Amino acid sequence: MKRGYDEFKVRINSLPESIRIRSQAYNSNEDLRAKRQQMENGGNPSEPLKVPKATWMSDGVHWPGTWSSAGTDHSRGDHAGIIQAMLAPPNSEPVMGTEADEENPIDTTEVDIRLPMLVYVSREKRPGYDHNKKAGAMNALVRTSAIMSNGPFILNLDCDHYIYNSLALREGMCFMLDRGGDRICYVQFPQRFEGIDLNDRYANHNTVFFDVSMRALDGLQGPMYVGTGCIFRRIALYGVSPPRATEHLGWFGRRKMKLCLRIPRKVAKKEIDEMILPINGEHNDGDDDGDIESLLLPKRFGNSTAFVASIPVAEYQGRLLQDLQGKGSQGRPAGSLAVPREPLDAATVADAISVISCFYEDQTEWGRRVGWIYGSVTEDVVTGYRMHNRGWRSVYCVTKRDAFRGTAPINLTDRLHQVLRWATGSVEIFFSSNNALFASQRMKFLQKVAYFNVGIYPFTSFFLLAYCFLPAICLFSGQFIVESLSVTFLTFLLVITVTLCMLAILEIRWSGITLHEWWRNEQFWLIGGTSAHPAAVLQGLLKLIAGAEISFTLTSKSSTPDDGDEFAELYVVKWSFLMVLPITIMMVNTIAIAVGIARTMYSPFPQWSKLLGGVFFSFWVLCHLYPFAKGLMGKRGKVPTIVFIWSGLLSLIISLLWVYISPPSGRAGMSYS
Ligand SMILES: O=c1ccn([C@@H]2O[C@H](COP(=O)(O)OP(=O)(O)O[C@H]3O[C@H](CO)[C@@H](O)[C@H](O)[C@H]3O)[C@@H](O)[C@H]2O)c(=O)[nH]1
Ligand SMILES: [Mn+2]
Repeated sequence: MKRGYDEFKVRINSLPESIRIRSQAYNSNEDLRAKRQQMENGGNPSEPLKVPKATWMSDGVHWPGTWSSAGTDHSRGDHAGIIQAMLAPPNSEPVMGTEADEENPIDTTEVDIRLPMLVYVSREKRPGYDHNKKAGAMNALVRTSAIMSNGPFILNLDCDHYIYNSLALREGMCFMLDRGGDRICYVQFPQRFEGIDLNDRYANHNTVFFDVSMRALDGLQGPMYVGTGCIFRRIALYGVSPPRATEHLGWFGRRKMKLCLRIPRKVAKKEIDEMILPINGEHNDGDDDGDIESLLLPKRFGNSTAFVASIPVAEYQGRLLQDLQGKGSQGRPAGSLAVPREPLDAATVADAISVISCFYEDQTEWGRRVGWIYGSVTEDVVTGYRMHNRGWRSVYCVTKRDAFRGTAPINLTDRLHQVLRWATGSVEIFFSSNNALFASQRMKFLQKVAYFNVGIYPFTSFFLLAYCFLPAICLFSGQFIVESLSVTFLTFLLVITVTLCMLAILEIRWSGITLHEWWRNEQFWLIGGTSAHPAAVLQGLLKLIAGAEISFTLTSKSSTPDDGDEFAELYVVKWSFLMVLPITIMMVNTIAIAVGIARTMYSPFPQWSKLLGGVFFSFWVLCHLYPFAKGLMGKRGKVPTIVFIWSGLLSLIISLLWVYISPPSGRAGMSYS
C-alpha cells in the first residue's frame, strides 16, 4: 500500500502545473479556489485523497486490463477536478494480507489484497456547453478509459448502486466469452434495492418489470438496458454492428436472412497497432455503419488519434478465446490480457484529459450514433435500443445472490417524480426517430413490439383516466355502463376477468414473484397512470410544440436520519401538482358512492343491482389508490391544507357540472310522486 502511495505522489508531481492544480476533485468552485490558494501558499498537492461518498464518478481498471468500470457522478456540485488519483498498476504477483491483530480483527493471510488501479475522473463542465447529464458523463468516461486502460468490457453502475456479489462479474463474462458471445453487446443484471419499507408501498422493487418483463425479453433479442448494473462490450458502444446478425423480413419478421457483417481478419498480435476494424459497409442505411474510412474519421469519434487507435485494439481484445482453436486463429492469445500494465506516462494522461474537455464532442457523432445517446431523459433505453437495432443481442443475468444493490425513493412525491421522468423519457422516445415503428429489420418483431410499448405506455393513461371516472359517472347519473345487466354483458365481463386472473397467475407462477408484489404493481400502475403519465404526455407535447427543455431532476436518495427511524422518508408529505388528479379521482368516487347509495335509498323504485355494479367499480378504483391515500396522510395524519382545497374544489366542480348537465333522475322521479 505504501508503495502505491509513493508512486502516486511521484506521478502527480511530474505532471504539468495546470493538471496538478486540477488533480483533486472539488465539489464546488469555492473548494477549487480554496485549493488553489492553498497551493499558491506552498501547500502539498498530494495530500491524502478524500472521495466524497455521494459524488463519485470513477473509472477503475482491474489489473489484467480486462475491465474498465464506470460509475456516474451525482452532479450535485460542480466537479472542477479532472484526475483525482493515479495509482500504479498493481503487481502481477498476488500479494497476501496480514494476520489478525488488535487493530485489524480480520485475518487476510489467504486473501489476495491487491487493489485494482483506480482513476477518479470528472469531466469538464462549463456554462454554455450542454454536459448532457448522465449520458455525457458516461461518454467522457468511455473515451478517457479507452486511452488509459482500454478494457474490452465495461461495467456501468449508478452512483446510488454498489456491488453486492463479487462473483457476479464473472457470471456476466461467461456470456460474453461463450461461443456466440461476440454478438452480445451487454449483459444486464436486475436492479435490486435496499432501504425500502417492508410493505413496498409504492412498488419500488419493481419486481413485475425486473422478474417478468425483462426475463421475457431475454427470450427474444435481449433485455433493455436500464442504466445501471450492466456489463458492456466496449466496441458495441462505438456504434458498430455485431460480427453477425439476422435480418427479419416479411410482416412479422418470419423470413430470416443471416448477415455476416464483420469478417475477422487473420492478425498476429504484433500487427495490432496497424490494425483497422474490418467493417462490411454493404448494409448502409441511415443509422448504420459507414465503411471503415468514415468510421475512423474525426467526424465520428473526434480528433484524438490516441482514442481512434484504441478502437481496433479493444475490438481485438474482446474477441473470443475459442477462436484460437478454430481455423483462423483470430482471437487474442490466451493470457494476453493478464500482461502487467505499464504505468501511465504524462503524455497518455494529457491525451486522456483532452478527450474529456467540454468541447471534445462538438461536431462529432458522440451521443448521436456513438456512445450513450443524448436527447432523452431515459438515455439508457435509447442506448440499448440503438444496439438492438444494429442486430446486437443482450443477455439478462439473474444471480442467486443479488449482483448489485441500490437505493430508490420511498417517499410518495419523489417516487411520482421518478415515474414522471421515466414516462417523459418514453414520450420523448415516442416522438423521436427512436420510435420502434422505425426499427430496422435486424430487430426481432416481438422485440419491436416491446420497445414500442416502452414508448407508448404513457399515452394509455388517458384510457385509464376514463376508467377511473366512469364508475363515478354511472353512480351520479344512475345509469349503468350498459342498459341493463344482461347475460351477454355478464358473460363478457366474466371472460375478461377470468382471462386477467389467469394472466396474473401465469406471470406469478412463471416468475416466482408474490401476489403481494403483483398487487402493489397494479396499484402503482394506476397511481402513476393517473398522475405522472398524463403529466409526462403533456410535458412531451410541450417539448415537441414549444421546444421546452425537460430537466433531469435527480431522484432523491433516501438517507437514514439520526433519530434512527429508517423509514422516516416514507412519511414525508411534499405537495406536488401530480397529486391533483388522483386526489380528484378519489374524492369523486367517494362522493359518487355516497350519492348513489342515497339516491337508491330514497328512490321509490330502488334498483339495487345497478347500485351494486356502480359501487363495485368505484370501490375497485379506490382500492388501487389506497397506497396513495396513505401516502398523503403522512405519519400523523397531517395533510397539507392545500391538498384539501384543491381536490375539494375540483371534485365539487365536477359534481356540480354533472348535476347541471343531467340532473339525477331520482329528483325527477320524486316530483311525480
Ligand atoms: O447529470 C447527471 C445526472 C445523473 N447522473 C447519474 O444518473 C444516475 C441516475 O439518476 P437517479 O437520480 O439515480 O435516477 P433513477 O430514477 O434512480 O435512475 C434510473 O433511471 C435512469 C433513467 O431515467 C437511469 O439512468 C438510471 O440508471 C436508473 O437507475 C445517477 O445515479 C447518477 O449516477 C449523472 O451522472 N449525471
Ligand atoms: Mn437511482
